[in-house]
Amino acid sequence: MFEPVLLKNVDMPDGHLLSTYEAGGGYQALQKVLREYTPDEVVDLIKRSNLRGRGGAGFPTGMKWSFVPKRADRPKYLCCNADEGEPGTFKDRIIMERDPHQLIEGLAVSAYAIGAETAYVYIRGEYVTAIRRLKQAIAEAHERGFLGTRVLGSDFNFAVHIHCGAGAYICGEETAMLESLEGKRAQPRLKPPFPAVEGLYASPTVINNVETLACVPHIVMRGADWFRGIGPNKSPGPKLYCLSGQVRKPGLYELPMGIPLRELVENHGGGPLPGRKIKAVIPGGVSAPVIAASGLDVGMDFDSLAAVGSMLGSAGVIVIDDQTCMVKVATRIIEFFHHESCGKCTPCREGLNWVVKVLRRVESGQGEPGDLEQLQALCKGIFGNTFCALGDGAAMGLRAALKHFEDEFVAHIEERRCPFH
Ligand SMILES: NC(=O)c1ccc[n+]([C@@H]2O[C@H](COP(=O)([O-])OP(=O)(O)OC[C@H]3O[C@@H](n4cnc5c(N)ncnc54)[C@H](O)[C@@H]3O)[C@@H](O)[C@H]2O)c1
Ligand SMILES: Cc1cc2nc3c(=O)[nH]c(=O)nc-3n(C[C@H](O)[C@H](O)[C@H](O)COP(=O)(O)O)c2cc1C
Ligand code: SF4
Repeated sequence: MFEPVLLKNVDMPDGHLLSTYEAGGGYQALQKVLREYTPDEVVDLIKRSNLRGRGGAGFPTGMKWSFVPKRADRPKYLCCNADEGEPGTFKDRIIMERDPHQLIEGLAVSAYAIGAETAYVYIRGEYVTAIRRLKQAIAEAHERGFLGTRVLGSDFNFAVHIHCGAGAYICGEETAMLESLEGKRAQPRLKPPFPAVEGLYASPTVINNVETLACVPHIVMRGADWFRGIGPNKSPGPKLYCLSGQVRKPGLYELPMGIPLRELVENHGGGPLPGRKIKAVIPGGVSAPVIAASGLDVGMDFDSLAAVGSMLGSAGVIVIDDQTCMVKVATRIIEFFHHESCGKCTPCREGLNWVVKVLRRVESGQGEPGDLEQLQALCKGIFGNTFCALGDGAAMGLRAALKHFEDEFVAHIEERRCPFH
């Protein structure tokens, strides 16, 4: 039986209070690093743990931190990506609502490691309860000396500011987020330079996801070997999986990284609804290519999912059953990306506009011979040609739907109607 670490406090009625967090050993990691570790030693510890970013791309966290220049001529910043815009994803919200001090301690330890005195939490505006609880937790932590000048009597000064987003998916893309924090329209910046070298106000800035930062205090307290020992060595640790869709027990599950997708959906999630069969699963939020039911014996980690042409992404696991039309699913997803496209680059802005038109035609039974070839050609024009990963995610997802469920697209065109109606 796997013992939850990240979710250990979330079912407690007062899990969000400092008293609960401290009673469970909270803020000991911060005390430990301030007492026993140099900043470089914390970076080294995180490197040795093989922690990889939980925002979706799985970039090694310790390596990202080590790219922050040592020069002292500019301030360094830490940004927490709490935008959580990916449909099917709700893990960061639960941490912030139910155990906000876990994130604040993660922020403090991470800021100490990279030499930052200021952190911004960029949180989506719809997360009203999470925003309220985080603000309350910051005030409590300040009062107890975990935040502020000379944290716990050390030379480390640290402040956390909350910045609420206004509902645009692109604000979760890290460089668009920096633009938004600077008060500009959120459109992605060219990378490189990566934010770790040149980020907020052109200063070195580490951007990490909420869950990534929440892992940090546990690694400090339990060690890099403990973390590396959970799941695959190259992609280890406890992992939050957001299970939704047509499954008996949807919810947030903390399990080892690398758990087979079938075990997650059938054992933990209770399998399909009565009388139904699972047809497909999207394993990592709608940016991740869909997997057909025959492919469920894959490990839920960055490398295993990449090897089968999908991705772990935000670990938003969406279950789709045999009564659902895949053309409808693909159309709704592409409509979302089209709506959220920031418009900066032509292949995404114009390409997705055309894809939506063709998909809506096919879905409504007005499709024409040649439409599937046109969709493939549009995906080719988008994939690899866009400024940020939004366009790639849309094209990859549609390609996977066309590959695994071509028969459903063909049936819509040939029968001139949706066979599911
Ligand atoms: N969690 C959500 O709600 C959500 C929403 C949409 C998309 N996503 C995920 O976002 C992912 C794509 O994110 P991305 O475009 O930021 O990916 P990316 O690969 O460009 O970057 C990932 C991280 O690694 C850093 N990085 C990469 N190479 C680096 C280098 N050479 N030096 C320094 N830092 C480096 C980046 O700065 C970034 O912080 C997708 O996989 C998708 O799953 C998540
Ligand atoms: C369109 C788009 C939206 C994104 N939205 C989020 C988001 O809401 N939350 C998040 O953590 N990462 C999001 N990302 C990924 C971030 O750009 C970045 O990789 C991440 O915050 C880095 O943190 P990590 O290394 O801890 O994963 C998004 C990426 C893209 C391309
Ligand atoms: S790919 Fe889309 S969202 Fe990303 S920069 Fe281009 S237009 Fe904007």
